[in-house]
Amino acid sequence: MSLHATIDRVTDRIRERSASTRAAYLAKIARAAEDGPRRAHLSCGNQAHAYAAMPDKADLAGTRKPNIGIVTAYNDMLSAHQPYEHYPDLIRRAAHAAGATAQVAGGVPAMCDGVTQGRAGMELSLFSRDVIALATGVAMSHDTFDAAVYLGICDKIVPGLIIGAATFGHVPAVFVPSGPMPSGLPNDEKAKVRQQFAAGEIGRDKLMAAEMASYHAPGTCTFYGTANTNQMLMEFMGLHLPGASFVNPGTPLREALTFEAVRRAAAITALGNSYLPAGEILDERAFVNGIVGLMATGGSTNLVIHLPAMARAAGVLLDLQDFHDLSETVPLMARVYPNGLADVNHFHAAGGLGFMIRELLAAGLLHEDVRTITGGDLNDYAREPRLRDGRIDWVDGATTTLNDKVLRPATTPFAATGGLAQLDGNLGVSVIKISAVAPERHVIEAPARVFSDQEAVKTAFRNGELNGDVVVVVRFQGPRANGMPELHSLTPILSVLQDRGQKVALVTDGRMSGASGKVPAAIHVTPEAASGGPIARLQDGDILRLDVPSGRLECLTEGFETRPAAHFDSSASSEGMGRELFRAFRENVTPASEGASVVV
Ligand SMILES: O=C(O)[C@H](O)[C@@H](O)[C@H](O)[C@H](O)COP(=O)(O)O
Ligand code: SF4
Repeated sequence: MSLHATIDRVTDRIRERSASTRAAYLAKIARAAEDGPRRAHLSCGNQAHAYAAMPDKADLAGTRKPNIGIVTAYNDMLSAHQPYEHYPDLIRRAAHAAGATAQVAGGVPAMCDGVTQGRAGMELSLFSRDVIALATGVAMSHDTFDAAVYLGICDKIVPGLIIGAATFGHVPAVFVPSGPMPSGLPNDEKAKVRQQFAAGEIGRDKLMAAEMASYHAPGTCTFYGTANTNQMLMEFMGLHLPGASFVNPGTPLREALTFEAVRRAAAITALGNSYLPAGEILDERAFVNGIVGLMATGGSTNLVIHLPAMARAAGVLLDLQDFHDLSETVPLMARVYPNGLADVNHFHAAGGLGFMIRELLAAGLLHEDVRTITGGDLNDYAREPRLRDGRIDWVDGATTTLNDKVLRPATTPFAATGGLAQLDGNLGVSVIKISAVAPERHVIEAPARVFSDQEAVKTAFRNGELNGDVVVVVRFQGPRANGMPELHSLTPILSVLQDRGQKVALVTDGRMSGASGKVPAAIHVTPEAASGGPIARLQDGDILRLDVPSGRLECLTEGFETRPAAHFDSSASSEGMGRELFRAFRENVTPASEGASVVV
């Protein structure tokens, strides 16, 4: 099938916009790529230090076997990353079986946004992505690696690791997932219990029981939030093995996939005949394919911030118009919570990413001729792994959906356009995730209630002040103000108001979680209030109109622009819980629309 005209046009536009930065990037990684093994370029002293603790130092001191660096985001705080605890031993065994060696190059931090949600720690969350990129640089700077395997899944971790892997783009990279936890209490039932608690209808004991039944085992949380959107990206961009993302932890197939990922990493180093540096996979076509997957699955709005930063690390320049144009063209094919009732285990069972990639390739909505870690092109990702006698067989994935309430063909989708829309207007540019919002709520016009922090919203709700139709504005939540936290903990109370029949919307220069859903929210408003954006001039009672079909977010109250901007009291966000360490980040971060970064 020939490539859809819009996919072609957007890709050409990105290629043209990125011509000089991409050329400079490719020249940089070409200079960095020398005949391997990389460790042979180190002095004897450097090498002796690198091998001192290793049992296979003779192999390392040799010059034949590729050495694989492991960059791991293991910790016990993220259920998704806890399974990584023993991966290094498994990877070393797999490397030896593949005629290679492996060393843990370094660890990177990982924040669980579910633990910090609604708390001060969430103000470090977005910045932690760049800390992960920096830590990846520290790990890879040992320069003894002919390939790297990256162990990371959740929200900021894959984006941070990609920025790091792209920066070391001369080194082949394979991303290795750990898989989703088995399904527990359905996500919509969890959300219902939260609303009952917010409305004072049940006690904390019932809430705790529901939460523990929902998040109950090692593995990624099963809603389609940022973590699972990242997993989708890694297949659409060719950095995972096909069909690897949603295989549960602790299963024989999971272990076999990790072994195979290591075998592939050993096979694509500069020591062999199939050298495949990460920087050559991470081109404009891979990023367009990733955005297509984001739209087709109704993925997390956080990737509208992360993908520009990830791409920039590889010399590829994305802008919001690219997301908008692709969203207008790509159909919504999946309904996974918060966009529906199913979770990622149900999605995978219905045909999952292999079915989607097959369908989107057939519709000309994906670049087929891309480079991937399989050594083949994107057609490999319409196949999936089966374990037979301890070996992986790659078989054709589902050619029809096994559950059309969860997954549909590109020709008969849930919606003709993707899950995300861009809004323009006299408050600036913003993003809204429409895949989770009922169509009758795509236009909201109501008086504003203006807040400068999320706790004040919760207090106003508890005091019964949020009556009638209301647009809740929460400003001074942008990256320069307080690190751009997710305001997901407002979801239960805004949902209570909406379920009471009030017209409700949220407008913020902050973010929402990928798990946020049914209340219309115009987020990432840029310019942010702390940079003097118009949102800083809003007052209670101003009439705001959020209008998705027309792509507009407007303040309809005359003359608001001439008011003085509200004062931002930064004291609350400048210290405590480590925030004092991130002042330089707040002072130097780029706008959300450019990736909200201090490193790219
Ligand atoms: O972007 C995301 O997907 C979220 O940050 C997610 O990773 C976060 O952990 C949610 O807060 C979990 O959902 P609950 O907070 O509703 O459990
Ligand atoms: S998906 Fe979110 S809540 Fe679940 S482990 Fe990852 S960061 Fe934590």
